[in-house]
Amino acid sequence: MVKMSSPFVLQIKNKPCLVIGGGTIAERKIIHLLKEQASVTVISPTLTENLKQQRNAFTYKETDMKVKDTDREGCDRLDLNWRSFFLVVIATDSFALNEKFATGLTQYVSLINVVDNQQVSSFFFPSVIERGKLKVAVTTSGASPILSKKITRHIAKLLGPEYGEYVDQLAALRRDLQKREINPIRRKELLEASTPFPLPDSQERENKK
Ligand SMILES: C[C@@]1(CC(=O)O)c2cc3[nH]c(cc4nc(cc5[nH]c(cc(n2)[C@H]1CCC(=O)O)[C@@](C)(CC(=O)O)[C@@H]5CCC(=O)O)C(CC(=O)O)=C4CCC(=O)O)c(CCC(=O)O)c3CC(=O)O
Ligand SMILES: NC(=O)C1=CN([C@@H]2O[C@H](COP(=O)(O)OP(=O)(O)OC[C@H]3O[C@@H](n4cnc5c(N)ncnc54)[C@H](O)[C@@H]3O)[C@@H](O)[C@H]2O)C=CC1
Repeated sequence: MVKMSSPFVLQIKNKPCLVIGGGTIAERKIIHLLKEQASVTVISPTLTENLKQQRNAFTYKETDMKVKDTDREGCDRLDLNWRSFFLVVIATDSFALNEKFATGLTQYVSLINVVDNQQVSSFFFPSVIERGKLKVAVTTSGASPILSKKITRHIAKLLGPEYGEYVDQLAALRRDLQKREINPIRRKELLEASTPFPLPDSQERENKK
């Protein structure tokens, strides 16, 4: 079955996010969620060294998750309410367990990422580069994460650190024009003219290559 996928930009700041598993792959997803200032809960009997060092940045339930834990809404043993989570990442090293957790939790949470099972996932993590508010995210809809990674690394070379500040300046200009009640067509013209791309700096860097 071919699954369709659509890219969206989620605002997860302060949103409760659950990660099941504390290994290498869970770590990558947890770091991404923490960077976006999500409120992260991790259920896992173990954590990577790196996660142990960041232990204060998330709520940690130091235990293994059981299949029966997903049976009821309020999970007494873990003192968690599945419905309260905005998204869940399932990242243990057992394919069978991951799938069972996903099946159990899907009635409570819509956004579920299962790191080893695209069929039961409702969202994927793209490969991302960031320059302040500017983010470039690449996905191959699950076909080739390595290609996604190579493409973002390539795009990263075209977008220097100056883009972070540039985007902030553009946001300020846009807010200013919106306040001034200029007609929308004129506003668009002004913004087009005030948004050069690529910036001279990055062009110079390209020319030197
Ligand atoms: C579907 C998806 C679901 C999801 O994880 O959200 C998924 C699934 C799987 N990945 C697997 C393997 C690898 N994944 C990576 C790397 C990344 N994987 C990421 C995302 C995604 N991976 C989503 C689709 C993204 C897209 O559409 O392109 C990135 C982009 C983002 C991130 O992880 O944050 C991140 C790069 C981050 C960066 O830019 O640095 C590497 C390479 C490496 O680690 O360097 C390998 C080894 C090579 C290989 O096997 O391809 C396996 C097999 C597991 C096994 O067999 O054991 C599955 C399972 C399956 O395919 O079903
Ligand atoms: N989506 C992706 O980007 C990628 C996914 N994978 C897949 O990710 C999976 C995990 O890989 P790693 O993180 O390297 O494994 P790992 O062995 O480093 O980590 C597994 C973690 O799950 C925890 N765990 C085990 N049973 C648990 C339970 N019942 N409840 C809660 N936590 C439990 C372990 O304590 C450990 O912290 C593998 O199945 C692999 O196929 C691998 C590469 C990339």
